[in-house]
Amino acid sequence: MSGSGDEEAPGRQAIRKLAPGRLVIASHNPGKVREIEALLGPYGIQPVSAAALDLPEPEETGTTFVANAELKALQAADLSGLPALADDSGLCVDALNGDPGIYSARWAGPGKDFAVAMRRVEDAIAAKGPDASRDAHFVCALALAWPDGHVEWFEGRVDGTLVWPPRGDRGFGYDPLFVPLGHDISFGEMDPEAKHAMSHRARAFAQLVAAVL
Ligand SMILES: O=c1nc[nH]c2c1ncn2[C@H]1C[C@H](O)[C@@H](COP(=O)(O)OP(=O)(O)OP(=O)(O)O)O1
Ligand SMILES: [Mg+2]
Repeated sequence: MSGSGDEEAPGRQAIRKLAPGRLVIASHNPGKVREIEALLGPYGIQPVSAAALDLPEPEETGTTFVANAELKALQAADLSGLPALADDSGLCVDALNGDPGIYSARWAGPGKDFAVAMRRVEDAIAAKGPDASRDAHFVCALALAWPDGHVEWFEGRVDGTLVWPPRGDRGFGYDPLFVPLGHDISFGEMDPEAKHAMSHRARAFAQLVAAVL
């Protein structure tokens, strides 16, 4: 899925002219920043992170992944005067009617403790009874904002099932719980390259590349 306010993408030419370091990654999550840098690597763009620029972490007041990605990207583009790429993502669990969804980071609490967040997910599924579905998917919305306020967005999704206990310590967030369809190891156990070949983030990124790079 992708969309934009306009038919044309005025950013299309501009991004090709980006000098190294001229794209802000509007995220304060080091796991995400690492993955986005790896995805951008082949395109010769050396991004600068929001943390490196000391940009504030905006309150995520949107009710959709796209809305939150847009507000993060727009704020970073506005404050930095540079194009900015934001990611809003999360884990949607069928048995929990899509929760934690856009609240995935918030379920980890102020300490951003994903051992706690994963336990919350498991407890919530268990509370639905032994026959509760363990199907889940990750969603990633990427928003690319320009200092003039133009925004383009792209979405990707990957389906899978949740395991317990958590498996593996690669990746970040809920990765140790999530086994993608057709595989038997979790994102937490996978090589980063393998995750990039199939993840929600990689799928959204592929659409961004097709539209913009
Ligand atoms: O590939 C992933 N593997 C595991 N967990 C993931 C993934 N992708 C998103 N997630 C979970 C954890 C993350 O904390 C939350 C996103 O919340 P989200 O608000 O988009 O990001 P965030 O607050 O961590 O950083 P920021 O908003 O500064 O980009 O969903
Ligand atoms: Mg966030």
